[in-house]
Amino acid sequence: MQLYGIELTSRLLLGSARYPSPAMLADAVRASGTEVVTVSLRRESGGQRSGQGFWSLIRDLGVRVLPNTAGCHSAKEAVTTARMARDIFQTPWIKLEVIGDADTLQPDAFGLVEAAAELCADGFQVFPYTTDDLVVADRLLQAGCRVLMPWGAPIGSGRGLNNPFGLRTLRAHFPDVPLIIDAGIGRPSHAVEAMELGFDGVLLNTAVALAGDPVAMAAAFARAVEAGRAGFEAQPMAPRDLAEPSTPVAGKAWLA
Ligand SMILES: CC(=O)[C@@H](O)[C@H](O)COP(=O)(O)O
Repeated sequence: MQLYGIELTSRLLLGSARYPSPAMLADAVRASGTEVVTVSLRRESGGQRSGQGFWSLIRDLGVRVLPNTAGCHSAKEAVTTARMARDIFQTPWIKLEVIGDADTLQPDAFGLVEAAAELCADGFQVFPYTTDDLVVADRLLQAGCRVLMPWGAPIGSGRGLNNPFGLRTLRAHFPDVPLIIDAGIGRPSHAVEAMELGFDGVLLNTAVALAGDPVAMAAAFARAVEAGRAGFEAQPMAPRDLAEPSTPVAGKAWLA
């Protein structure tokens, strides 16, 4: 898939938070085959020593960094954080999060569109973390976003796809826009479902970081994303309400 002109082989994007150890994070990233890892600026700048060590670890993995504005609750805060991220990580990419509700971490659609418009005008390549709302998606595209990241479910919930109908509708409305499911994925089967719906990729963090065996889970997600995509491309049959025999029933068996 192509994101802002960058060709990626893997359709799995991985978060870098909540792993039991930095070594486990590194092993999970390798096992996932991902080429894009999202990094929170707050974490990176949280403490000089941990920040430096963390940054070298990510750099040594040879992946593309997608800085994010996690923890921002207003457009202003997100824009400021994005500009700091661009200076630190030297990339125009930004995963834009503007949180509107503390319980669900639901994006603030108004603040998101406002921040996206300002950042796109400033030359950023914005990956907005949004809901499955069609109108908000359209506004984000008008603001200059060329990739959308609708949620599957609230961040860290592991619930999977809360609203498959809304996501299917979004996919149908924007067939040519790269759409990445971001957040709420809990199991490999959720990733398969997202990919079978025709989404271009999946971004997840908690499901791998909090798994009993994060490295094995990262590998499982890699296979799930590939299987889901292969299933989508192979054009699944339409479901039916009634049974249809899969073996021919014309004529009767001849019994002596
Ligand atoms: C790391 C990151 O960016 C998360 O905020 C992202 O949205 C993934 O969410 P999950 O942890 O639910 O996979």
